Parts: sequence; C-alpha cells; structure tokens
Amino acid sequence: MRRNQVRGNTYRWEQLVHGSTVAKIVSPIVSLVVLTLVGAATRYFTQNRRNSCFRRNVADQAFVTLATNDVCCQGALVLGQSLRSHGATRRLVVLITPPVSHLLRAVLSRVFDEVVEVNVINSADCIPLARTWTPELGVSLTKLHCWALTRYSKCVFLDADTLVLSNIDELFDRGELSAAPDPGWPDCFNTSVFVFQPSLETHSRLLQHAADHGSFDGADQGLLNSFFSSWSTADIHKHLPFIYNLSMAYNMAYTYHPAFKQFGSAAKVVRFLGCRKPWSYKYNPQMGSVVQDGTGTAIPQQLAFLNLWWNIYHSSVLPLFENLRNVAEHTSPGHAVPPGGLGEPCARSVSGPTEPPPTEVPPEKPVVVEETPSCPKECHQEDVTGGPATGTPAGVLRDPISPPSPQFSDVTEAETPSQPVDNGESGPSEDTLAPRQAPPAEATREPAPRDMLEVGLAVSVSAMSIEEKVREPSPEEERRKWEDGHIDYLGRDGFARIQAKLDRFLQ
Ligand SMILES: O=c1ccn([C@@H]2O[C@H](COP(=O)(O)OP(=O)(O)O[C@H]3O[C@H](CO)[C@@H](O)[C@H](O)[C@H]3O)[C@@H](O)[C@H]2O)c(=O)[nH]1
Repeated sequence: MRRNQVRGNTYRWEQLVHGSTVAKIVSPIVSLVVLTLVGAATRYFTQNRRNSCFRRNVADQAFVTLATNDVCCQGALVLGQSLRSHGATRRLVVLITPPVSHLLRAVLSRVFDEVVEVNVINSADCIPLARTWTPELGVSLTKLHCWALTRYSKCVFLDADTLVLSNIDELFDRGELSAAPDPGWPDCFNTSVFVFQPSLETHSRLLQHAADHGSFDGADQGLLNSFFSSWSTADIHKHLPFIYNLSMAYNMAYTYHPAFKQFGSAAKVVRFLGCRKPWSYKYNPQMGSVVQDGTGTAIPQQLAFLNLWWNIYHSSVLPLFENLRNVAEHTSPGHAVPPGGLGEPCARSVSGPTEPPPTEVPPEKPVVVEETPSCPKECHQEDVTGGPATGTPAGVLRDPISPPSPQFSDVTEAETPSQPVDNGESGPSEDTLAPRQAPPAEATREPAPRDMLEVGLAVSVSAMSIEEKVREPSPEEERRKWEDGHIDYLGRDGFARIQAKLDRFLQ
C-alpha cells in the first residue's frame, strides 16, 4: 500500500512536472544543480580522503639524509627538525657510519624515525676513483647506500647541509631521478636534493658503475650524473625547480641576483654549499644572529638563512642534548637504557605511521647548557660529548641490506633480512637498543681523518659554537689499524716506542 502510495506520488509529480511549462524549464535547471552538487560533493569527499591519507605519515616513503661524523650530524639534526616543523608526512631516515658517537646516535633517534648504520664508501679504496679522489668529498659516495633502503617505495634524499623552509611532500609525486640543476653546470643535476626509488639492483649497478667508470668529480655528484646520464634531456618532470635546492655559498654574492630577488622568497630548500657550513659559524643567542668574524663574512641573503639554521639549532636541537644529559645524570653507569630511549623524547621517538608528526620543541624552552660568559671554548666540550651513560645507541639500526662489493672493500656484508628492523609500528625494540654484539665489518678499515671528528659545544650567554675536534683513536682502533697494516712508523708505532714497550715487557 505504501509502495502504491509512493507510486501514486511519483505519478502525480510526473503529471505535475510534465504538465507544467514552468516545470519544463525548471526541471533541467534542477537536474543541473543536483548534478553539480553531487559532483562537488564527490570531489570534496575524494579530496578529503586523499588529504587525510596524506596527513597521516606515509609509512613506505621517507626523507633520507647522510651524516658520517658527529659534525655533519649537527646539520642532519637541524634538517630533521626543519622537516618536522613543516609537517613532513613521510618517515625521516638518517644514514650514519660507525664513527658517529653514541651520544649523537641517541640524539638523532629523537628526531629521525630510523637511524641506519651503513658502511663508508670511500673512493680512495677504488682505483678508478682514486684519480680524481678528494678525501673531503669521497665520503659523500656513501650516500649511494640510500638505494638499499628497499623497505621504502620512494624517497627524497637531502644533504645534511640543507634546510627545509616549507613543506616539500609534493616531491614524492616525482619519479627517479628527479633533481635540480647544478648552478655551476646546469646540464648536470645537483645531488644535494633528489628523488629516488630504492632498489638493490640499482644499488649494485651504481657501485659497479663507480668501479668501472669512476666519478668525474671524485664524488657522488659526478657518479650519479654519469649513471643517470639522460637527465638533462629525457624528461622535464625530472627537473626540480631551483627553489628545491637553492645554493648558498659563503661570502659569495648570488650570481643571478635579480632572479634571487624575484624568486628567492619562494625557496623551499636552501643548501649551504662548499666548505663553510652553518655549524662553522659562531652564534649569539641573545641577538639571534651569527657572529661575523671577518673570516668569510656572510652576504645578507645568506645571513638570513644562517640565522634561521642557528635559530632551529638553538631552540630545537640543543634541548635534545640537554635532555639526554639530564637523563644520563639520573642513570647510574651500567644501567640498561629503557626501551624507547633515554628519557622523554624532546622531539619525537620512533612512532607508527598513523601518529601525527611531532611538534618542534617550543623555543621558550631554556637551552643554555652553561652560563659562563668568559669561559674558554674547550671548557664545556665534555659537557656534551663526554657525559656518562650515553654509551648505548638508542634506536640505531644496522643497514640490513648492503651487499658486498668486490670493488669497495668497505661495503658491509649483506645481513640477513631477519635482523631486527624497525617497522615503525612501535618504539625501538630492546634488541635494537642493545649495544652491538660484534663490530661492524667496515669498522675494520681505517677511518678517514674526517670520520674521526667529534664535536664539542661551547655555550655561553652571548656565544655558541660547534667545535670540531679530531678524536684520538681508541686502543681497539689502534690495534685494528696495526693489524690491517696501517702502521704509523713515524709516530705512535715508531721504532723507539716499540723498543721501549719491548724493554718494559722484558724487564
Ligand atoms: O664528512 C662528510 C662530508 C659530507 N657528508 C655528507 O655529504 C653531504 C655533501 O657533502 P658537502 O660537504 O655538503 O658537499 P658540497 O660541496 O657542499 O656539495 C656538493 O658536492 C657533494 C659531493 O659531490 C655532493 O654530495 C653535494 O650534493 C653537492 O652539492 C653532506 O651534506 C653530508 O650529508 C658527510 O656525511 N660527511
């Protein structure tokens, strides 16, 4: 009966509609409006779903950086915090090498979802590369290991000396290999920022390519440009706009100043090119500005970015050290570090893909380590680098998939995929927090001088600086060097010292 009534109503409506001239005019308009509304609603819901999907962390994509020593780790930390503060929705991964100290590993694990230890690829070990080898840059070849991060479907690599100025998640819409032109030779891409697709096949082809052809600049950029040699002509979509890799060289005026004036404000990633990095400057926290010391005065455009870098360091990185130090002070020596790391995370701990990105540490947080205006630089170094109970790496993973390469004797032997891998679903397991049982394969090679760098922080009310110091090799490292045939005949292993040791032994 109800159905009949409905039918009756429909009939009357049709009669009414078809019978009236007004209805004949109104009907298409109503249909059009209804269709438009349905279309808009569909678009709205689809878009919303897509947005909410992207708002969640996308677990199989990552921003990746590299830091082979404690000094570069300072850059990686600022980069990581800048990504977080701009709402990066992908995971953050930092590749480190064995010389990175336990303290820095612990701090890195507060900012990055994964701290992955890889082997140093040093072009000095490879004859074809040796022709153009420069020790400073050779280590950057280590970034090739990013292709072995196959738990991610796509990644964006950023050098540790880059700083993110706004959200750059859209880079994940690009394919491999997307990069910005190098300012020095725009037919080459610059390898400070690039989009890539992890693949073990590409990884081993890259290593093979390095061994077969070397690198025309002795570093990763030459190698990657000759490997992805069609970049300049094949696909314009793989050319990232320059605003994703704005080069800032110290005390060098920008070569195309009008363009900088016109487009500079749209920059999304800035890179501190060359030998003088932000961490080489002194910073005055009261003024919120780097201290110009006359040795390579920064130009105004660069100064703004340098100040921003230091501002982030001061407000969001320094508290992480402070926090760890506090925790270490409350942890008796030999105490196991609890799962989840050392104390409360300042920035973040390992989180699942659905957790919202952590917020930056509020700038109000007190950050001064020691308030001693006239203290000499060295006096606070141990405050940070030598604190107790920081000897346990927190959330540090070995790279599970670095295949060995005959050309690179220092490349890690492949580890079984069954090794604990942080899947990002929970905090680091006790396994991953435990000190490594066996030294990594690559630790048997002699670390390059730059790899032996540690940092000290000199902090006073009016000046802060990150100080590089060359770490004395441990007795274990000394022994390994000796066993590997790296003998310091003129110094530590000189005949006189050996004789003295023998004499002592024979007494
Ligand atoms: O001792 C080092 C040196 C470098 N790096 C890493 O490698 C990157 C590049 O090294 P950098 O000293 O910044 O080189 P630049 O001369 O500023 O950069 C150019 O030259 C490098 C070598 O080709 C390329 O990797 C860069 O992409 C390219 O912009 C750094 O940001 C770090 O991520 C380390 O981890 N440890």
